[in-house]
Amino acid sequence: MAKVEVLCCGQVPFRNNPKTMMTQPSKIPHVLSVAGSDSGAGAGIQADLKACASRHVYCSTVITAVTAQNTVGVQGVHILHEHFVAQQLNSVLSDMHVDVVKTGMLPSLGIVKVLCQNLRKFPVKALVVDPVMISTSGDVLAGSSVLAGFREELLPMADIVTPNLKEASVLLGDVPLKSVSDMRAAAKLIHDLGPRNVLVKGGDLPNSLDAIDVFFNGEEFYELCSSRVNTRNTHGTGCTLASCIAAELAKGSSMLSAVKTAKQFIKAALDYSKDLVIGNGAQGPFDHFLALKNVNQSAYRQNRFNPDTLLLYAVTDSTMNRKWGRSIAEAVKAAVEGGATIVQLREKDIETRDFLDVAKVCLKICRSHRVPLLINDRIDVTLACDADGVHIGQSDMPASLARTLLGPEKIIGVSCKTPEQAEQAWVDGADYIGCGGVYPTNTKANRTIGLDGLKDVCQVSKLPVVAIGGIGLSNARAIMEIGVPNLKGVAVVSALFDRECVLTETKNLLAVIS
Ligand SMILES: Cc1ncc(COP(=O)(O)OP(=O)(O)O)c(N)n1
Ligand SMILES: Cc1ncsc1CCOP(=O)(O)O
Repeated sequence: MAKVEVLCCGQVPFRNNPKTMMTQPSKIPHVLSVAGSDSGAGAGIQADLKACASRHVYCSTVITAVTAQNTVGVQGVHILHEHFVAQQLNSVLSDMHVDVVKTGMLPSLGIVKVLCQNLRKFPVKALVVDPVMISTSGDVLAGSSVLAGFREELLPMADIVTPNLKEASVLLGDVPLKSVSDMRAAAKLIHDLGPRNVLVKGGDLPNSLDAIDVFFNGEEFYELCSSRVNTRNTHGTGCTLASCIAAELAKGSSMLSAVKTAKQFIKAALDYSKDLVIGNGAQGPFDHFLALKNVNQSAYRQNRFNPDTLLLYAVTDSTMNRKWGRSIAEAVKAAVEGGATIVQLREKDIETRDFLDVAKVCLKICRSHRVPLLINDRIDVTLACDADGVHIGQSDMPASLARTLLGPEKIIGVSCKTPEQAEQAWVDGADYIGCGGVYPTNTKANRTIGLDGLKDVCQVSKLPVVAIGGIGLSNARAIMEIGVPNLKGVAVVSALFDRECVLTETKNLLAVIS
């Protein structure tokens, strides 16, 4: 198929426009959503806000109706007066620089008309029309009088219109749409009504394993396929898709690439959210930020980091475990069963893919014992497997940057030898300090600081401290008894993993320090 690049309204994208960049260096892409409120927050204005936020685009809102709605259906609709909709439009458009307007529920002809008037008065880069007429639960959200307004005024102004099968059928006077070739014919007929581009969404197409959408730009057809996600959580996909297209256009994408990105985003969000349970009805919302599931899976992480978990910190070493003929996962399992209170995967000679696979397995083991699992050095692996946190050293990524990348929930530990480094770790947003090497060790070439150095760091540190380096059964108690309250435990490698029985060694060490 021939490649098309349609720039919305024929303008140069902001990203590539030096003039815009020079005069408005901090301008952020802006979508105005003109739509109804969904109290269940799966669709409508709420979905639009979340979609734009997750695409890093600012979203202002003009509310056309307030619906009482949940996962069961629509229990009530309160349509706002067109004058008040006009007032909201004027407030936003007269003050803010809006790049793209996206429309959703437009429940009266009067509202369609005031919208078109304002779009003529305040031209924008692109208009995305999601012709919301029937909710996913089957409730009618815009009557037949609105249809005339769509056909005669709004669609001719639109850069893209995104009907699903039912909406496309209604727009064309109830023609049946049962196949991809029907969708192509519908896209062409809707294009004849005036919009520059048409996306007919085939999510409801019967007997289709894939979700096939037909995109038509007036010249060429594109069939955009993605595998169907088997989930009840599809409420709000139409609003989200249209908002996502609007967001990408606001950033400067071409129409086709905005549509493709939006479709990929929906697929990823549906995949991610397929097992979410929100509400008791037939159709649930999905998670635009791809974050809720992790909160559910690791309920204990909802509490902030607990420094007491530093008591017996097991730090892995695959060379040692290989020597004793066991896998990293077997070693971790034995350590947590023996009573390790926190685990760090410290794997220096492993391919990224293998590291990720091992981390996932170890995460399951640790989660089943409610023991946090941290990754040594690798922010990417931490994020990719959603581990509980990372441990970094003085020559790794700065802790402040790690915090920015990992967000507020992940645990960050930083290696420190001096009070100054400890102070900096606190400023940078670390959760604990790994202090050492306290004693000489064969595990790592490392300058030792002794008990005095450990005390110096603990005394100034505002963060909890775990001691590391040359610690084992013979000296662990002495370390725990140095008499500084923020020394919370010992971190050990060889004392657990360079031994025949990890479980027994862990139990014995725990008994000594508890
Ligand atoms: C708990 C804990 N403390 C210190 C270290 C050492 O980390 P780092 O300085 O990054 O050195 P490497 O572990 O990367 O060799 C640690 N891993 N854990
Ligand atoms: C990673 C690290 N950082 C300072 S010392 C050390 C190694 C600790 O290993 P061991 O517990 O075997 O002495």
